[in-house]
Order: sequence, then C-alpha cells, then structure tokens
Amino acid sequence: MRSIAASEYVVETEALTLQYGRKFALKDLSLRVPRGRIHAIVGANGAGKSSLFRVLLGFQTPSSGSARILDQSCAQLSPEVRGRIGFVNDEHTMPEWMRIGDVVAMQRRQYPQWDQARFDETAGHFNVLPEQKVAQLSRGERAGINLAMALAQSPELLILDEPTLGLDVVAKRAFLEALMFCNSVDACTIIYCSHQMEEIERVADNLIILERGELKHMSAPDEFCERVSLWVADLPAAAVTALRARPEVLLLQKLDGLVHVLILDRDAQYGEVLTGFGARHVQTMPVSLDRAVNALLTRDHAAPAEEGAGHVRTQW
Ligand SMILES: Nc1ncnc2c1ncn2[C@@H]1O[C@H](COP(=O)(O)OP(=O)(O)OP(=O)(O)O)[C@@H](O)[C@H]1O
Repeated sequence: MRSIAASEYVVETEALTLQYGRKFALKDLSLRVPRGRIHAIVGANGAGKSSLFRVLLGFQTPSSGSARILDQSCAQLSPEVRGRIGFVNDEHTMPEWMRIGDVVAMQRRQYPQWDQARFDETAGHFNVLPEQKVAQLSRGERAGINLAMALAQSPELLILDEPTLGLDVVAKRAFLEALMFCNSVDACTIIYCSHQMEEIERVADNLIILERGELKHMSAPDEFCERVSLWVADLPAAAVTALRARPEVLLLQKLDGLVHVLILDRDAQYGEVLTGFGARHVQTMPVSLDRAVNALLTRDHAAPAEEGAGHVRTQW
C-alpha cells in the first residue's frame, strides 16, 4: 500500500476531544480528509459537526488531542493559511448595518486572488442589489451572497456548515452546481455538512458519518449503501421482537402488511436467517443512501423509542 504524505490531507485530527462538562461534543476523533473531492459530513443533531468546524478553524480550543488543517496546527493558524480557507456557516453572519456592495468591496480588498466573475455568476442567481443592507436580505439571499463571496476568494479549502438551509429549489441547485464547478475546475477541496441526503447523494464523493462526536464511518457513499441491505418479508410478531434485539438490525418497519428490515454488514444469505425466524415471502431490495444513513443514525439516536435499541436514559 502506498504511504500518503501528510500534505495530501487537508484535515488531520488525532484523538480530538472537545468536552463541555460531562458532555462530549467530539470524542477521540481521528479523521483524515484527503485533498480534493467533495466530502460530506452527516450526523444527527448534536453529533459534533459544527464543533468540529469550530476547532478546525481555530475558533475553539479542544479539550485534548490535535487538529491540523492545510498542514498547520488549528491552534496557531497563520493569516496566510486562513486566507486559503473559505467558510460559510449556517447563520450567514455579516454586519447587519452594511450595504452589500460595501461588504463585497471589503472582501475584495482582503483577498488578493478575488475572482469577480465567479462572484457575479453565483450572486447573479439571487436578486440582491448592492445598495441593500445586510439586515434587509432574506435568509436564502444571505446564504447565496455568502457562498458567492466564499467562492470568489478562490479558496484551496471550502468549509460549509449547512449551507443550503433556507434556500429554495432553484437556489439550491445553483448552489450545488457552483460547488461542483469550483471543485472540478479550481481543484478546491470542499467539506460540507448537511442533513439533506439527496444533495449529498448528488454531490459528495466521500461520506463521513459522525455520531455523538465519534467517527462512525468514512467511505464513498455507494460503499456505505453496500453495507446496508433491505429485506422485506411477512414476519410473525414474535420474530419482530426477537429481531429487534439483534445488533445487525438497524430498523424494522411495518409497511402494507409486510415488515421491512434494514440490516448492517451481513451478506446476501441473510434471508436464511429471516426464514429461520419464520419469515415468509422473503425478498431483498436496493436501499437509498438516505434510508441507509437514517437507519444507522436512528438506531443509535438518543431517543429511538419504538426501536428500543440504543435508548439513553437521562437523569435530570
Ligand atoms: N457551549 C456548549 N456547552 C455545552 N454543550 C455544548 C456547547 N456547544 C455545543 N455543545 C454540545 O455539543 C454537541 C455537539 O454540538 P454541535 O453544534 O457541534 O452539533 P451539530 O452536529 O452541529 O448539530 P446540528 O446538526 O443540530 O447543528 C451537542 O450535543 C451540543 O449540545
């Protein structure tokens, strides 16, 4: 196997932990994100996605472990390295009192490699006038202007925290196309977190699943789908109860009189296991990324009341 030099990773964390009292936002996270491509980070609410971005951008000091971005420690990022990173967060923060034209001019002065054509192209999808004040923009317009500014910086690495939240269908499409263009033409690495699985399925080359601050999975989205199989069968009630307790069972759902069972890391012979439980009319079907990821996250989510697995009791 070829050994990869450190600089081939845009992000490297080693046993990274961020703890608030008894709560872990990030727990012993060792992650290497290769240069190039579009990397999607997914996880349930509170999984640690924004916390990871805050540590990577040097906004937050971790409790322990280390984090590097573009080959520099996140604890001591130089202005030069910061200038090579674009960041768009879900709040799309800009000074409320400023006019958009002035915000853009300020950014243009700050980034020597500013690409005005790229800004105009992306911002052109949104009907924003330079004389409008930031406070007057809709959520989607703010998102669009922020992305346009981030892309115009010609960043080597673009980090986006739920960037398409609040965008309409047309704006979302324009946004994703701009991302793919930037990734393919400028070889910009994109790290993107979102709950929108259909978008991820469309644009991401690499899927990173975080759960309660820990790395649960990293591969191409298709490879993750291959780990999950969907079985549909007529199952007696006692078998449903017995299957719920099995570790490979991610999700059991009754639909149109048949039971749908999502299974993790079992081969094509799993039908025989179901038959052993008294299942009849057993069939296997392809599973979408959305269903596969949601099944994994639902199993271990803090409150899967119906599934009963992974349930966490909290003492208030
Ligand atoms: N200042 C804080 N004090 C205590 N706990 C915090 C603090 N900031 C974050 N957390 C906790 O850390 C965990 C990770 O939060 P984070 O915002 O990174 O999650 P996320 O994956 O971005 O979630 P979402 O998808 O809901 O935006 C959460 O459980 C959150 O409650």
